Parts: sequence; C-alpha cells; structure tokens
Amino acid sequence: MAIRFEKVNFSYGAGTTLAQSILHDVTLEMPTGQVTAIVGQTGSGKSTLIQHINGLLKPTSGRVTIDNFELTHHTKEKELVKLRKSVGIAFQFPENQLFANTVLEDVMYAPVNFGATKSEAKLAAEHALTRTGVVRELWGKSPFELSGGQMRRVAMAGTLSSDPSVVVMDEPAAGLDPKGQGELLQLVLELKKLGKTIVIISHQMDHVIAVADHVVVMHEGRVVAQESPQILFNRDITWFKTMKLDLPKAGQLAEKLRDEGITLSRRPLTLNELADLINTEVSHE
Ligand SMILES: Nc1ncnc2c1ncn2[C@@H]1O[C@H](COP(=O)(O)OP(=O)(O)OP(=O)(O)O)[C@@H](O)[C@H]1O
Repeated sequence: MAIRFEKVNFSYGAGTTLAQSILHDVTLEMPTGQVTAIVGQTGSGKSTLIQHINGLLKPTSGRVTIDNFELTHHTKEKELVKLRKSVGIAFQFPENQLFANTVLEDVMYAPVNFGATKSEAKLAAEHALTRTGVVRELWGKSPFELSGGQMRRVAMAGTLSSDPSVVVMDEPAAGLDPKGQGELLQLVLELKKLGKTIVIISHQMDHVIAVADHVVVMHEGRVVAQESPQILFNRDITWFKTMKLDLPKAGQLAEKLRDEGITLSRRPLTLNELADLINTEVSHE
C-alpha cells in the first residue's frame, strides 16, 4: 500500500484558543513494500505524523492517501474501519496499548474486532506471539505483570495479529536489550519479505541504516529530507547537527561499512552484517 501525504497541516486543538500547530505542509511518500524510517529530534512531530496513517488523527488541512483511501479533515469515523484493518500501529508506549486480562486475549482482540471467529483469532494470536518472540509461558499472564521489553513484544504481536498490510512502529526498539533489538530488526526485514509496507520511527541511526530503504527527516514539524539512506548519510555533517540527529554514531557506522566494503546500496544486509552493525548476536534460524 503506497502512502502519500499532500500538504498536510495538523494542529492539536484546532479551532480552539489552545490550538498548537504541529505539522506544516507535510508532503511525502512512503513506497509500497519498503521500509520507511522517520527520524528527527524529540518533538519534531514524528508520532503525530504516523497517527495520520490509520486515521487516529485527521489532517487539519491537506490529505493523506493510503492506497485508494483518502483521509481528510472531513473523513467520518465509520469510514475508518477499513483503513484500521489495513494499517496496524505499534505505539511508543506499549503499556498504553495493552488492556486485556491475559496476553493471549490482548493479542486476539484485533482479529476478533475485524470479524474473525474466536478460534481463527486464537490461531492468529499464537502465530503473532511466536513471531515476536513471546514465550508460551507468558500467554496466560496479565500483560501488566510483564517487563517493559516483554510488553513491547506483546504489543507488537497485537499489531501483527490482524495481518495488516501496513505496519507502523513508533520507537519499537526502545526498552529492548541488544539481543531484543537485533531480533526486532530481523522481524522488520521478515515483514518486508512478506510484502508489507513498513514505517518505523527511530532515534537510532544504526537501526535506520540496517533496515530502511527510504528515510524521512522531520524538523520542527516539516519534512526536511526524504531520500535513501545512501544519499542521506552522505550529507555534510553540519546538516545533521542542524537537524540535531545523532550523526557521529551513524557517520562512524557508515564509515565502518565502507571500510569493510559493504555498500549501503546492498539490501538487505546479511544477518552477520546486521549483528555487527548493532553490536550484538543474531540467531541464524
Ligand atoms: N495530544 C497532544 N496534545 C497537544 N500537544 C501534543 C499532543 N501530542 C503531542 N503534542 C505536542 O506535539 C509536538 C510533537 O510531538 P510528537 O510526539 O509528535 O513528536 P515526536 O517527534 O514524536 O517526539 P518524540 O521523539 O519525543 O516522541 C510536541 O510539542 C508535543 O508536545
């Protein structure tokens, strides 16, 4: 599913005296079947932007097109059901996404909500939990008994269980240990192989280099770059400083890859390259 933003402006509290203008004239494209990373300093509007992809937020003006669905200020809530089935979002704070009595029930919620029978939903949930590395012993527990990293995996399973064609992840690696981060990046690449369109917000430039085909850079609510990582990471260092991006680390990584003869244009990275990049071990299964 191709995603296109055209001249999107967004204000929280639009039309009130407290209106806060956050997105300014955002025009961008997230290609079908590719991984788009959104980067930018804290408060640049990344989370606000991605909530437009499934209509949780609607543009104050402009429009978002997701395949043939058009989202504008005037789109009615009941029209959004179809869109929400196609677009799954894993939020920045998984604890806000979880609510059911058990892990399994939580992950079954989306498929049931979109019309699956209980047994179909259970199968889908079990599959998603396995895929995100949640061990069976945790399936009967309350999601609120889990560690931060486990909660994130369960929330991710809840996003995947309804098999959306677009998967949006807001800081999915936050709270995961290095091994968990490696597994998460592998999951992103697996989902891409399945043909999904993936949007990932990340502050970690090494992760961006490892998985992204396309990078959107946000600065103070505006898109200031949208290009391949190869082109982006060849920009002048002063540009990254202005955008307050963590370039030193990204720069070193790009340098290291070049030294080792791994060109950024070769996609996907092998598991060894990936492990090396994020300094951890990844499983070869
Ligand atoms: N529900 C809300 N109501 C009012 N203002 C909000 C709301 N959510 C976010 N904001 C404001 O919008 C701006 C952009 O926030 P947003 O969370 O989209 O940025 P971000 O780039 O995702 O930041 P971070 O990297 O810290 O997650 C910030 O100034 C934030 O305070």
